[in-house]
Amino acid sequence: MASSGASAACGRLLSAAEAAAVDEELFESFSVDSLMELAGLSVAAALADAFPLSSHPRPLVVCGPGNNGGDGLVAARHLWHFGYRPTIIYPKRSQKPLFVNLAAQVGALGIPVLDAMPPGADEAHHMLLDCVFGFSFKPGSLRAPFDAILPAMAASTLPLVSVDVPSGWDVDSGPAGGADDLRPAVLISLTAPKACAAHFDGRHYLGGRFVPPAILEKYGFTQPAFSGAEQFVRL
Ligand SMILES: NC(=O)C1=CN([C@@H]2O[C@H](COP(=O)(O)OP(=O)(O)OC[C@H]3O[C@@H](n4cnc5c(N)ncnc54)[C@H](O)[C@@H]3O)[C@@H](O)[C@H]2O)[C@H](O)CC1
Ligand SMILES: [K+]
Repeated sequence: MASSGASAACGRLLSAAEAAAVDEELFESFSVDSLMELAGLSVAAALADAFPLSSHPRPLVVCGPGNNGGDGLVAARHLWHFGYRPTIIYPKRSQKPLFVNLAAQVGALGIPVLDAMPPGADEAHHMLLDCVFGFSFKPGSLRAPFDAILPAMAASTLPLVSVDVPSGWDVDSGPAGGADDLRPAVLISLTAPKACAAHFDGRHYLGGRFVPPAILEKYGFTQPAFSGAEQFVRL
């Protein structure tokens, strides 16, 4: 099903404000650590479905300064345990204990953590995992170093997998329409697809299998049935 079907599969798409409200409500009874762990696990599992280990063992995971970046650190750790050999770019490291711990965990696995896109990145890797910005991205001028990193990602020939929101897209209205817009081949929406997913027509997954029915009901969206113990579902 193309992403035009995402709203049908999930009831509707969420605005940036609604996504933040759902998140806030989840955090009343879940810790950010536990939701990020499940979100990151679902990202790793969906990426492994889209790009099998046998053909795509080396992901380049680009992490931003917020929780979308945290999802990337968690996903990279799970991918390593699945057998992938990721490299992480994490230029703006949060000093919050959760993020310091996540960085230590990937470091302990020997996963390289870099500050910038390495030269020859396209030849040395099999796909880009975009965990730069999620639903809290504020459109307008990009602040350094992401003003250089996002155009480099847009120029990359590697297949692009975006987590929750293609970075740099307006969460509500989609891509700006310029040459630097990211054009992901795969989108892994978390909890519910955001409104900008209406502009995406690639391979779409939903992860984030942790939303209590009362929250689905309150915000008027659904999650399609997950199969067995799967952490993601194709939209
Ligand atoms: N509900 C769930 O399923 C879960 C979602 N998770 C992930 O969390 C992100 C949202 O995280 P948040 O920390 O609120 O924000 P972001 O990561 O989107 O980014 C905020 C970060 O970006 C900076 N920023 C904003 N605009 C700009 C700009 N124009 N230029 C430069 N920098 C900018 C801002 O200052 C912040 O530092 C959600 O999408 C999911 O991926 C959680 O993991 C929990 C479960
Ligand atoms: K993203």
